[in-house]
Amino acid sequence: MPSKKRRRKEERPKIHPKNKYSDNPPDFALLASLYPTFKPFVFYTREGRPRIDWTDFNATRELTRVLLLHDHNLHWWIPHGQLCPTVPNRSNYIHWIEDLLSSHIIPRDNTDGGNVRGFDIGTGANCIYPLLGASLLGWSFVASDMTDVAIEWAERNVKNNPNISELIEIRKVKCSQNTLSPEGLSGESSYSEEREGLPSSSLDISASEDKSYYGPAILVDVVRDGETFDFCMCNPPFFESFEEAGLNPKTSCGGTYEEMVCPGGEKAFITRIIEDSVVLKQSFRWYTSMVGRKVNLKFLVSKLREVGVTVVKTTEFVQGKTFRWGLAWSFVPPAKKIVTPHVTEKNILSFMLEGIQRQFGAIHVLQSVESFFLAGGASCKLNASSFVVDITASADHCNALLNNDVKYIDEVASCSNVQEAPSNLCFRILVFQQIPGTLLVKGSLQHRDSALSGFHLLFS
Ligand SMILES: C[S@@+](CC[C@H](N)C(=O)[O-])C[C@H]1O[C@@H](n2cnc3c(N)ncnc32)[C@H](O)[C@@H]1O
Repeated sequence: MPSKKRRRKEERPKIHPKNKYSDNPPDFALLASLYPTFKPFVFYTREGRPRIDWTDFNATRELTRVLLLHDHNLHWWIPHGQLCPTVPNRSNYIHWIEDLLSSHIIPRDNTDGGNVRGFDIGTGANCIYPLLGASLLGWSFVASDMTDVAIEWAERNVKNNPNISELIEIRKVKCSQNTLSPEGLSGESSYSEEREGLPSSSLDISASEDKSYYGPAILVDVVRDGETFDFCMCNPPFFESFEEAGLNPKTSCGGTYEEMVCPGGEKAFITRIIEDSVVLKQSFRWYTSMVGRKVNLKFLVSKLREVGVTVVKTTEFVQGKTFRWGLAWSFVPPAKKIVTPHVTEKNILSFMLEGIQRQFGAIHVLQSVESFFLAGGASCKLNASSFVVDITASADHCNALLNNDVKYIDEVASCSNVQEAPSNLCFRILVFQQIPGTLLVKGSLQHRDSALSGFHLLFS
């Protein structure tokens, strides 16, 4: 029998079900036969399996190029050393956003006829997210970056795909005199080969002492007055130093200093996005970012609670042996909606409540349940320590509640030891807080001879 740990690992979703590669991983042999430029990078194991050398930048870049061409009809290139994206992994993030936008957690905005507009923070030379989002789903994008090389190549990659070029605007983030580039200069720095071999700069040292972000603007001062977006996304510079960035010698996906490193690392970068979101509030329906470390995810989720967002969502992306997390939040008031109701002829029923504002926890819902039933004349016993309320309701009480004909009946409210008539309906409601904003409400009939249909009607 597999161990618990192994089972948990096996259960982890590796790839989003909508991802083009979820059932059909890239076929290197087929691609090599179709694309002569890819062929030299493919070799075969003793068992005859086609492989590429993941430590060879040219091989990974050519794989990305042919996958984008073959599967997405996209023409794409990046100069040597720039961060080379893996297409299946990047597609997962796009599909997660697609899920967020189509979920009912926050109300949909139909003002733009269903057109979806996103903002890609730090699009890189590869411009991968706008290219995928536009070609797969017809989304439009503003894609920002701060380096000249990223802007130049992102623009080229957009221009070389005229069928979607109208959908993507590349926007350069201005670097003021007092925002620091990794060189401590004005931020106009572009990648220099020399820097790659350097030990961490003095800025890295100061960054590890002071974890706050002090780079160029991210959203505030980049988003224009009156602009609105359905979402923003970001694959942030994850690391605080170049050494930290180069920890995985088994792959060569490139990545320049500016792409991989920022003062304070991802924690500081995403904290700034959160701070910007507090200013921009509902200019975005969803704010999202990738997070590279679970410890940072926890910190960022608690930061989000502090600033009073209405919804927080997280997900896990498994990329080979690497784990990344997706973090999403919103300031849009949630649509309170009951999902996954299980209304069957059972004496235990449950449903989930999603999108509850963070200040309302299980106890508040429990108190509302109590008030609701008290108002209908039923008797209630609330146990705050076990998050349970026991309810006894007569047929009249049930009718009053179902017909919305409720009034507060003080004598019943104050009486917790009502003698139960045989026809009374006795049931227990439990409320569990699973993650902030999501509650599981469970109702169970306490006596089998109680009226099952009344219970179903009241509970559902
Ligand atoms: C890890 S790379 C991600 C590139 C691409 N989105 C991807 O997923 O492959 C991070 C990018 O953020 C850019 N960047 C850093 N600070 C930025 C800022 N304040 N505004 C916009 N882009 C920034 C870097 O230049 C770099 O291109």
